[in-house]
Amino acid sequence: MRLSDCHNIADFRRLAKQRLPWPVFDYIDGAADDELTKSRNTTAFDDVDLVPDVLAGVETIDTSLTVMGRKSALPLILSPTALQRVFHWQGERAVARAAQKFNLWFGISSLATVSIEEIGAMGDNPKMFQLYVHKDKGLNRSMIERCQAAKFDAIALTVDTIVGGKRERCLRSGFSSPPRFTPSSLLSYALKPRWALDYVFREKFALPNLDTHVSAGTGEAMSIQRYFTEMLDQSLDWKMAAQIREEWGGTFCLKGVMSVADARRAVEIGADAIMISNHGGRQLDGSRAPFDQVREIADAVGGQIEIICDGGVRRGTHVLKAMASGATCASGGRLYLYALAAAGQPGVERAITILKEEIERDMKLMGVTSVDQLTRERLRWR
Ligand SMILES: Cc1cc2nc3c(=O)[nH]c(=O)nc-3n(C[C@H](O)[C@H](O)[C@H](O)COP(=O)(O)O)c2cc1C
Repeated sequence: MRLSDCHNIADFRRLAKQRLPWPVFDYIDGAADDELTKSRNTTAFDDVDLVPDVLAGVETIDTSLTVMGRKSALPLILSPTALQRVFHWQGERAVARAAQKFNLWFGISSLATVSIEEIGAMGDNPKMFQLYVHKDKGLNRSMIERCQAAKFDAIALTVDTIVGGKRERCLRSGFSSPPRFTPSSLLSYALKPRWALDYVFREKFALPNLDTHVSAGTGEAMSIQRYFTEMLDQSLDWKMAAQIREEWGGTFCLKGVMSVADARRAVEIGADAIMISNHGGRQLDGSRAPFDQVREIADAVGGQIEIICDGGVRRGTHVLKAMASGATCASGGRLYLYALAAAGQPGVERAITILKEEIERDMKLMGVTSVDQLTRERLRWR
């Protein structure tokens, strides 16, 4: 299978599986416990049907919109994800360049393998920094100050990762960062020589110490396992979220809100946006799908805050369904991560092109010429 054989996100997943050592693939693809939530995040879209209008004159359509004060060419955000240079040596640079090319929001993780400053200096497409809250307040402050200096457009505070989820595939396949060399993991790397050679010769084994942000702030090398168990601040509450918003002073998004009550609180503390998200099913298994929660949250706070439906998106129709339900736009991680892992920047660009073409084609087939015409009258729940 090659890049030219990829015609949808599921194809990129297959190619990534073919090219990655299994511990690395399982880190991307895996989720918490029985992975029920991960699978529901996508199948939730199947419970709703689109009702098209015809004869609508769709020769020219406009897929663009304004999200969190910045223009985006598509109603799709590239959600922040950790450790991208482990998946492909081009890592965040490839995803950021692709986002720049298509003029999309790019989210960089607290656990990125490229610096805030480097991403900040790349292009003028909108960029958000995803913040985890650490016990070390100095580290939080330094990340916020670096984002201010690098002129990031928004901070997304992740609130669903108060403890790490139990990702059983990772426990079984032994994913760790930096990699631990066991007979089984060595075999998995040896069986994927292209990945292994890139990792050894291009990365020189040097990357995954969280050295870009976390260790730069603490002066201490850190494994991802230790990071989740020792560094995150479990006392994080609404008061602290409000303080972080104040400290940042710019566009502020809460990532991981799932309930109406929390969406209302997000409005109260002055957040500009929420990402309805369960972290791609990687945290609380059994959590509802983001798409299932869009309607009630939009009914409660729509118009007061922007609502991003994050997770499970694999098709253009998923984006349209999320928007017609009441979301401002959609976002996702694996939709570009499989492509990054499979083929670097050309992979990410092809994945975005496929989703862009699906969104455009499906809007035309729905008889809508702009995204604000996507309303609930266009949907029927089964
Ligand atoms: C491999 C991987 C790493 C992730 N790392 C982070 C992270 O560092 N911070 C964060 O807030 N979310 C992280 N996420 C969650 C994504 O931002 C997003 O919420 C999730 O991918 C949405 O689900 P989807 O993959 O089905 O689109 C990660 C997701 C994946 C798959």
